[in-house]
Amino acid sequence: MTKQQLFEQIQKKRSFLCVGLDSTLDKIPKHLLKYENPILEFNKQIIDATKDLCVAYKPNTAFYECYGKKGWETLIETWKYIPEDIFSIADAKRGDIGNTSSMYAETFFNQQSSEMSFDSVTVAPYMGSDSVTPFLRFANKWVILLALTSNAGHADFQLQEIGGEKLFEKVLKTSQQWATDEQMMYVVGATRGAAFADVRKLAPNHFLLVPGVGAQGGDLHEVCKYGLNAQCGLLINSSRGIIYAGNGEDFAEKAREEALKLQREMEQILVSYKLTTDRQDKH
Ligand SMILES: O=C(O)c1cc(=O)[nH]c(=O)n1[C@@H]1O[C@H](COP(=O)(O)O)[C@@H](O)[C@H]1O
Repeated sequence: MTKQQLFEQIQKKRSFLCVGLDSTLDKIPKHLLKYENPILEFNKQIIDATKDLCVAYKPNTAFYECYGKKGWETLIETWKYIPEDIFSIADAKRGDIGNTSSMYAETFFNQQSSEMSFDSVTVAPYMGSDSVTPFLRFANKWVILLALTSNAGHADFQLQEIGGEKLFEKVLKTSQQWATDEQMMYVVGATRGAAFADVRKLAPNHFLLVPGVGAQGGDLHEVCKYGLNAQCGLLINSSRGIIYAGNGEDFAEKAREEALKLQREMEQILVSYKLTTDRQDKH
């Protein structure tokens, strides 16, 4: 999916919501445990209930890898179930020496060998250019590079100054020599608030993947105030806040309600920033 196509989806759906599929056996509703593959059933029902309200899905691979062979199969089947016009993110946070990164890229992008072809993968920048560029060899695929993360430990390295600039600023600057904003996005945590202004000084046109709304307490309006750009430029992720909104037979409806709350807020924001037109037929 191109940047323009992603923006068109945002305008069409009046949403820049990404639903995180961080599904685990101990958190999904008990009545699903009778299914042959409970997590796949859960994911399918969540996708069915939210697909008109979001523009991206982000399974975090940790939640699948932990179940071994069956987990990997669930990841593949979940990817297959994500509608083609919805941006898919393999949240794997990979990055290694070049030949190993190439194999990671094959894993998430080459459907012929791995049975999956996500639109994007999250990558850690720490090992530098040759750990990231192998992911960029695939046409129409995206690298989502960690810049300023949502967790408390972000300060340990990302805020440290080297030669007068913070490490995350260096990541934003240097990585722009590897790829354009048509192939690279950055992760910036929703909990970083006003720091979005600093990010936008260095990366005004890039899309930012923004996790941390919902369970981690990030503020959507604060993020938008500093982070929106002319093509929206934000994918706001919520995982637990949506998928575990309910725990009974009606879990998918509850998930939809939470997604709808966010979509409505996003619609208002898009209209007020003139990124889409107002309309009469509200949900
Ligand atoms: O790359 C990510 O998606 C990510 C980066 C970050 O800085 N913080 C962060 O929470 N994430 C991921 O985003 C999701 C957040 O989940 P919730 O807190 O349940 O909404 C998890 O899959 C995290 O691994």
